[in-house]
Amino acid sequence: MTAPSPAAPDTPHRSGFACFVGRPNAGKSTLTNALVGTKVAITSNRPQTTRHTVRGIVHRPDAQLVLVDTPGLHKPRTLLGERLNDVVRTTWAEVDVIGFCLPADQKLGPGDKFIAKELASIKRTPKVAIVTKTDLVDPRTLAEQLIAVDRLGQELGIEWAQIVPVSAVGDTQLSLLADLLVPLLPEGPLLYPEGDLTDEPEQIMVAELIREAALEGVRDELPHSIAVVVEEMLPREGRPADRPLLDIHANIFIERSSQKGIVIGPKGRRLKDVGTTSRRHIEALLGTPVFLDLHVKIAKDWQRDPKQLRRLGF
Ligand SMILES: Nc1nc2c(ncn2[C@@H]2O[C@H](COP(=O)(O)OP(=O)(O)OP(=O)(O)O)[C@@H](O)[C@H]2O)c(=O)[nH]1
Repeated sequence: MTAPSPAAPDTPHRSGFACFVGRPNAGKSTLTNALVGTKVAITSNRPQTTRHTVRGIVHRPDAQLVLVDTPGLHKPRTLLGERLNDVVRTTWAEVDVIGFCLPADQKLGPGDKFIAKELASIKRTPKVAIVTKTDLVDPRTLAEQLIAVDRLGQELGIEWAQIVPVSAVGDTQLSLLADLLVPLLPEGPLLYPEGDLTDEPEQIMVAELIREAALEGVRDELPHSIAVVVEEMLPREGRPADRPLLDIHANIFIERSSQKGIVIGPKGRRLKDVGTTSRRHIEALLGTPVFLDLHVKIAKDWQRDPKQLRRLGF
């Protein structure tokens, strides 16, 4: 967690945007959450779960750092894949600093190089190489990884503003990372009111929590075929002020009728579990009791259909 250090009186206030990039599972969402100190982005051990640009805001006396969490850049196979890559590139060109996340426990591979090459073409934005998950390796492996990252930069002509090892899970070097990112931001006033953690619309965050729960346990059966849309979020009428209830109606979209059974499970048990799990997370996020009404619907081949994609919020 970022320990707020008192700002020296003559230090100018800085504010700006940073985004973490890296291949799927590199630890971008977890790092965002750890820096901000609350669960704003969606983590899971499945790759490519972060579809929306989720911002977390680090408030410090000397700076405001707005973290933009992008989807992973990958070789596009569908229209959705192309759109996701466009989102990533647009974000890179707009932010003040890019944090390139490389997990310490995996040798640099083609996935990292693919992204690094793209990064090299964005000249203007400063880039910090962040070696993540350092709790998973011994010091020697970590040292080798830091050297490999340095070399990768030299090979591709990327000048790292910094190379910094961190562990989001172990809370190691997180405040140092913030200390290194802040000087790369322009001088400027607060961009968001103090106390704001994210400007992601609540409905999208709720939809992501449901999607995360719906993906859990269906490991290989439904990799990227689930989308969730929150149709309605309304306080239940006639409730006493001290016992509010929020009604949430959401649809889980799948691509084929054969996937319905997987999501719903025998006698509806799986869907019920998905409801219970996501309701708990939503209640924690919004701080209010929730009644969650979930339906499973088929939106045929939604990943390939521009009209469906728009309807599903892409
Ligand atoms: N041990 C350890 N595990 C971590 C750390 N950071 C992330 N992880 C784990 O790595 C996995 C992927 O982390 P995410 O934060 O979801 O990765 P991501 O880069 O956002 O992934 P996408 O959304 O797929 O792009 C999760 O299972 C995390 O719990 C860390 O510092 N230490």
